[in-house]
Amino acid sequence: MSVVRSKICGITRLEDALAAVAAGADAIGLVFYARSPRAVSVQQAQAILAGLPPFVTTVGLFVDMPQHEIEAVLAAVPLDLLQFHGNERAADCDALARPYIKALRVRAEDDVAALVDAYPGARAVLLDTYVDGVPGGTGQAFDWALVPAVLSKPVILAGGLTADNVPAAITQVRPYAVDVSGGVEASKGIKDAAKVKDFVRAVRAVGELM
Ligand SMILES: O=C(O)c1ccccc1N[C@@H]1O[C@H](COP(=O)(O)O)[C@@H](O)[C@H]1O
Repeated sequence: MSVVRSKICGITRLEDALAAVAAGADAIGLVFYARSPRAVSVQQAQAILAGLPPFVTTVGLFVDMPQHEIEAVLAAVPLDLLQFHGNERAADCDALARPYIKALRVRAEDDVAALVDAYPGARAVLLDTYVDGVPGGTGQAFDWALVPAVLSKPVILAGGLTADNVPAAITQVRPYAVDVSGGVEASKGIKDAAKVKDFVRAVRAVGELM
């Protein structure tokens, strides 16, 4: 048996966060990227965190946000982990002196191992789909065969995952965790509690077989 963790990203409402927790998710993600349809304000984020039970990891997603703006968010919202989803270099990520995940968008021509090695300070890397001009949340899967079997950081697999395809994704990639946003939504920014439940259940079920 192998435990694969789940993160439900793009939460905008406390009720969706609680549905994710009830389903057994390990982490929730809040998007601090104004151009995303899942963006939350500081006030929304505070309300969500205030209503959460303990032992749920809260992750803040940022896309090329200046350091002082991230610091302002962190002063108001006690996030556990940062997720850098833009073109941040390692020095930019390290400058916050907080635990972080670096998202990397995978293309066939990339040396994925070298991309991962460029972020020695990251707690994990999140591998997502490359779509030109879109930093993430595309709802599209990538070719999981592009993920090397051995990488220097724990892998969080993302990109177009759903309850239907996540068993195959986990079986092929054997990630530390999986991350989903669009695949468990009723509409942009609004989660479907049944889809969230099915997703987490599917992740657990395949983990029990490994
Ligand atoms: O969700 C967004 O709108 C978003 C915007 C900018 C960067 C990343 C974003 N989301 C992250 O993208 C991946 C995959 O999402 P999906 O499951 O394919 O919809 C995931 O980590 C989201 O958190």
